[in-house]
Amino acid sequence: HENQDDNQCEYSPGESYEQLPDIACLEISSTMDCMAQYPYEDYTYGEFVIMSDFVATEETQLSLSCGDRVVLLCAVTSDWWWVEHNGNCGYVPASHLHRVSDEEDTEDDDPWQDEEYYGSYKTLKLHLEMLSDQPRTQTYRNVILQNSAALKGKRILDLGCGTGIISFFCAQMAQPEVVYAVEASDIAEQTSRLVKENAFSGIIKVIRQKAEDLKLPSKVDVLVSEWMGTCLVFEFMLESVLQVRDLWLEEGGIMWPSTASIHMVPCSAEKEYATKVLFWDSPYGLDFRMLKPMAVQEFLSKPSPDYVLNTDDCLSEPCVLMNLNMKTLKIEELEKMSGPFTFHVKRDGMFHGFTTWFSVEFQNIDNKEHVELNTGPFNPLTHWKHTLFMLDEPIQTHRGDRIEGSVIFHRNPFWRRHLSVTLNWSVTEESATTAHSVGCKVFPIWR
Ligand SMILES: N=C(N)NC/C=C/[C@H]1O[C@@H](n2cnc3c(N)ncnc32)[C@H](O)[C@@H]1O
Repeated sequence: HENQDDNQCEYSPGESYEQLPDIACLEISSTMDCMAQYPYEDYTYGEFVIMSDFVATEETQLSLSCGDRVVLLCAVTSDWWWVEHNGNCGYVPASHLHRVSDEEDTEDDDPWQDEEYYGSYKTLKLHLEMLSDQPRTQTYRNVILQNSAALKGKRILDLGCGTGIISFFCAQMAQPEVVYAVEASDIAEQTSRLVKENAFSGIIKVIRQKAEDLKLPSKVDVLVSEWMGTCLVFEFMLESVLQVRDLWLEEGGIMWPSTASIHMVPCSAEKEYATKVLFWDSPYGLDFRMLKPMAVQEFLSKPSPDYVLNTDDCLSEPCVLMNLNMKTLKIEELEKMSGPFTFHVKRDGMFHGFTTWFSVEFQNIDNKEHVELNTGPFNPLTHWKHTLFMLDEPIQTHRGDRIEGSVIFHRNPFWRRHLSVTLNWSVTEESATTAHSVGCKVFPIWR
């Protein structure tokens, strides 16, 4: 959806709307001849759910809200489908529709994908990755250590405790009154055994439950959690943390992390672009250039979440796109978050894209020095690595150029753990007044 001439992205379906037949006269009962007339090859007709609001612009279209369920009557074209909702029929964009599978309540129409999500945390794989991440785990350990005196007699809630490592740090290095170790996945069974094995049953209470459904005997003084994902917010476990904050954290209670920031820098990514796109120029001396647009579509439409940015590839100093305060942030603010940026290119180089990472800070209870975990390229590498957003076409930039624009995080209105990242950018030479290249690209993470 990259438009060189302006920096607005617009979606234009393949077939234009005016070619569509007006089948409003069609009674629902005579759908059969519709299917005969417009047999859409591989779609069995059935119930669909709307994944994002659609506002009709023609009288034969149907305005629908996210979450509405409709019956597909006729897949007239691959872009526009004729559906029925509460007795009304009309066209909606096929891209807004998601099939509801036959057996009720399977995970593929659960917006939170809980079955798949909590299923991924019941084995040790992800817990091993997180525990093996020294910078991550050591930071939480240092926070507990540096605040151990202030934690004496406190009530602590460890949200999404996994194997319980943070709860163990609290019980081992401080004397809290109680630590509630909340974990919804099956790993909680092992966590309970670990607590007994390490003789902390008097302090750590493992609660196998989704934090949203938590019932505690009282509010807590400290809410600690390790909830950060790709681009900080992916998985949106943060929503659970904020819900529990609003329900169970004392006024004046401590949030760890206390603040979170998203950072970004424009960068070169020669090797990445060469191996995925330029490769098709002449593999084994053959001309495969016609495949390059497919390669761009297949390899560059989504960001690379496991990229390791070399600081030499930074084209400018990084910037902070967004700062989130965990005490004041509201859940509804997660729907759309944006940040402007202006980068001053410090050396000639190819501008292939942007790399992002996050940092979190942990306030000191006695207002001494806070502790920071920064997952960026100037700090020790963590399991989150960095996230690379590649432009379809790299841009030659020179020292003194300005790269300006904005990043917008749109939370997916249907798949609640997912988001899309819209990048708008322009490149202006030092002496020029108008930009010599302007672009816009939308990246799904991951749906
Ligand atoms: N992505 C990073 N960094 N950490 C993910 C960490 C996720 C861990 O927290 C648990 N978890 C996530 N959300 C909840 C919740 N609402 N209630 C209870 N447990 C939860 C998961 O089952 C994993 O064990």
